[in-house]
Amino acid sequence: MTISSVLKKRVRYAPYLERLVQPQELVPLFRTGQNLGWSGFTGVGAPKIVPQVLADHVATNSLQGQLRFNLFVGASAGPEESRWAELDMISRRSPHQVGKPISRAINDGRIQFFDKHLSMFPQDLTYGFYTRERPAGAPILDYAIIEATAIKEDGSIVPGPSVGASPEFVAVADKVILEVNTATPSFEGMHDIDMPVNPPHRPPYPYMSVDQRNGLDSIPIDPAKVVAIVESNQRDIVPPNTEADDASRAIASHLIGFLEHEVTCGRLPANLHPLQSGIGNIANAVIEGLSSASFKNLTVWTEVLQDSFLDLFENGSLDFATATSIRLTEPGFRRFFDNWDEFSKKLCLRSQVVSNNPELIRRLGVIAMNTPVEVDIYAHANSTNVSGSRMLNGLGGSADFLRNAKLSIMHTPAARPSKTDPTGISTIVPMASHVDQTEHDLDIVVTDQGLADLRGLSPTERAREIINHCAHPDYKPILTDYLDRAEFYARKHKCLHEPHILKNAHKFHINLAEKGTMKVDSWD
Ligand SMILES: CC(=O)SCCNC(=O)CCNC(=O)[C@H](O)C(C)(C)COP(=O)(O)OP(=O)(O)OC[C@H]1O[C@@H](n2cnc3c(N)ncnc32)[C@H](O)[C@@H]1OP(=O)(O)O
Repeated sequence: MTISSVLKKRVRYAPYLERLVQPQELVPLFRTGQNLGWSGFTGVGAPKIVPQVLADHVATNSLQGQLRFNLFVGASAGPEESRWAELDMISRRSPHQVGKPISRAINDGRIQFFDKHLSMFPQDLTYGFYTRERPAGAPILDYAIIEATAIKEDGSIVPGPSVGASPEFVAVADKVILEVNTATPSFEGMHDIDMPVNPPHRPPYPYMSVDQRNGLDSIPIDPAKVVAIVESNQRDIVPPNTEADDASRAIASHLIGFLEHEVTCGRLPANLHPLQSGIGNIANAVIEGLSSASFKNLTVWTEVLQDSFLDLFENGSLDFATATSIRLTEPGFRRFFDNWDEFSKKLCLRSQVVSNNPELIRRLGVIAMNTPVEVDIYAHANSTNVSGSRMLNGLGGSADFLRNAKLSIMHTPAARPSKTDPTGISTIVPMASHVDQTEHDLDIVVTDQGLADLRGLSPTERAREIINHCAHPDYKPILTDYLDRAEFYARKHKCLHEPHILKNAHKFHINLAEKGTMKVDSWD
């Protein structure tokens, strides 16, 4: 087989080149029921060629439902996993996914999905927690399919724009298939990778600042595990970000005002603390807002970097950023590669067990900002399940950060658009229909209406603060009415700490399901 000159240059461990195959040759290796680990995190750095060839094989031979895998990815993969979901090729999936076809398959009951903190998922996999039905000594993963952008002289793997759970997958896979991506530049030098060490001998991660490096610049592997390499000529495809709208700009403005106030009061330094920001248009707008605020020498300790961070790099307000994935749109990646020398000095990609590590998040005093589905009046938040049942993407790293950050912030519009109610669906509800972040975790809730500072407040004080500052004006009287009634009831029953009337607590959700609006007109 002819080997392209660029591939020869990228693969510096010659024996792998002898294992170069056409991806179609790999199809017979795959059998239904196998456990697979894919590289990738938030849609970048995932394998593309081998998954596509397998999907084509299933589609061409009408094997839908007959070749199904337990699929593990650090977070979400690219469009290939949606195609696998459409072709009924996934029987079990964890810990985070994005895409309508895959969430539809989960909610139709075709995929058994389990949702786990991203900091914990890779280690629990290595403990054998997810393969308990296998005989002792059997491999945890049958295959890891890992995208690389270069291979070093010792056969170790240089990942691309994400590290995710690849170190753990490589460590516990029986066999590894490498996709060497020659369409994207090599990311060599950008990673700082910690390999898994399980208790009781796990040493502490030593990081005391966002730019500290103590790991490896590639993923070590026993070359004997590598059964094949294929060349990949496909770049990551990240859909364009939604433009910031008035609501997200208002949220950003409330939040920036709050951070400035904290600096004035001496509870934050002038350059804040390392920032974590989730994904989505609100997160993007907040970061965009920061780029026009007066903060300088900012740092970032997060899991995903989006396009908006490039502005912060460019205008000089961001000194250093670390994450496990850099998820850029096509123009974002172009901008990034065009300024490689400048940006790459200010960036480091780590394993997800490190980027999302609770101990480090707490040690560094991270400021965490994520978007929920809904928040209740006592500050329990739902990040995952619409009306308590319909899975969206999964918890991701939201709770890794929100439980451990110095400042735990949830930002959301006060109401989300709905076809059946002109105001939309209230994101502030009496009782969350599913809880991912608890009242013990959140410090700040901010919507386009305003900001609720919950630090040191009792539940009933929190409820007034959230309703008064965050609820949409159309929902404020209804929420206040609920709280007044709950307090009246609780006073009588001597349970005034966190008053609820259980028969009414989910009335917003029930009303939405039955009448298409959360505007409850009667509590009876
Ligand atoms: C990899 C990482 O972990 S990144 C770090 C942070 N990670 C996380 O926070 C993970 C969990 N969070 C998330 O997945 C997102 O932030 C979300 C989905 C909660 C919110 O993101 P947004 O962009 O604001 O979501 P959006 O407004 O598009 O809502 C998503 C869907 O839920 C529906 N929805 C959201 N809230 C509600 C609600 N309260 N009631 C009914 N439907 C709702 C929306 O209508 C939309 O439906 P659709 O899929 O049919 O279009």
